[in-house]
Amino acid sequence: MPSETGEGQAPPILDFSAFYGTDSAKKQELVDQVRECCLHNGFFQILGHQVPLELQQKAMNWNKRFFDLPLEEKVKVGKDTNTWNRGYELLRSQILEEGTLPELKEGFYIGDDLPKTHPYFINKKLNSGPNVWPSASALPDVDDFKDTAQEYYNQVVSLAKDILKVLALTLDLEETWFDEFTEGAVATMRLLHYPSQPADSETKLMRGIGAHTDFGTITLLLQDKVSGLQVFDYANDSWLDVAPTPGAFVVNLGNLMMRWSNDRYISNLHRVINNTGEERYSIPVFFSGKPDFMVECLPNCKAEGEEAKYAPITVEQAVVGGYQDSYGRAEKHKKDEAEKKNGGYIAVKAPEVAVA
Ligand SMILES: O=C(O)CCC(=O)C(=O)O
Ligand SMILES: [Fe+2]
Repeated sequence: MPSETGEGQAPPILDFSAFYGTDSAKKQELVDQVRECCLHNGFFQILGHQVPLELQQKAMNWNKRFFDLPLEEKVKVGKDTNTWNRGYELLRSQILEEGTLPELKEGFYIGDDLPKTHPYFINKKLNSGPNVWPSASALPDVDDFKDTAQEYYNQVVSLAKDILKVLALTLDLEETWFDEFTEGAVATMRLLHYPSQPADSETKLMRGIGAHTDFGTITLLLQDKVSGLQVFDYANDSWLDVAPTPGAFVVNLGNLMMRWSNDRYISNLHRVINNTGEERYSIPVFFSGKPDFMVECLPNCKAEGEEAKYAPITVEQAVVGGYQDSYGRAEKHKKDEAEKKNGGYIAVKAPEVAVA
């Protein structure tokens, strides 16, 4: 284990520029570092990628500006106005960690802007359809919001594909191994706003986002300047802070990659608690993959004679299954709340599906 990933350390910051360079020793070093992280806790951070800092900052500014809109404007583009996972999600809509309070975050979901004539939309493929945007009367420069968000989305999805090339190399596969899976891939981005948590007696049960693992293949997260993200460290039974680093993406593997690698690679627990006294903003992009792609134990992920732990499954089935688990938990909470005579807080409408 390199020193940066030693016990009790937050995810190391790797220099991804080696992937684009011509120095094969440096590229191999990057591949080895990424492999180490995948085996350890599935988390690393990268600098030296090709997404311009200015675009990251513009996207983050739009994140703030969107959530600054009056609530009545945000609910006009509510996530409940469509079935393909686009638009605004109210504060306290999700519970990803059993037994905690509804989460103190609001979100806005954006994806590939597919027209209603697209086969993915027609066939109701995973989270596929047109984006929704506030009206020009609510936000006169909404076109800049659209352009910025879509450009940012495209660039991060392209970076995710490059990271998958490195992941292929970590498994001694051809760099192009994931190409078929990444072509026509579905990815979802969400703008997130975490108000600062009030310092009251319930804070120990309050979460910006409860402890969870992500459902998809890989997640690329941009943090603003305010901390709050923590990764669970099983070795020390403690939470590690992921301090925001300007320009860096936090990359983590999701449950689909863990399953695909026969549990060789880790999809790790993480959460957000924002008790900084400041508003926190972040932008995760969840890369799922081509919905119909069949995920079946990757080469080099089981020893000779070892059985694959999981049956083949499509990307869509795997990701939707993840939602359903969270949905069940939120439903249970809603039921428990309804049964509670003197609940200490107001029961909330459970989300349609919980996305992480
Ligand atoms: O906002 C963050 O820092 C983390 C968000 C996250 O884990 C998620 O949306 O799945
Ligand atoms: Fe997450």
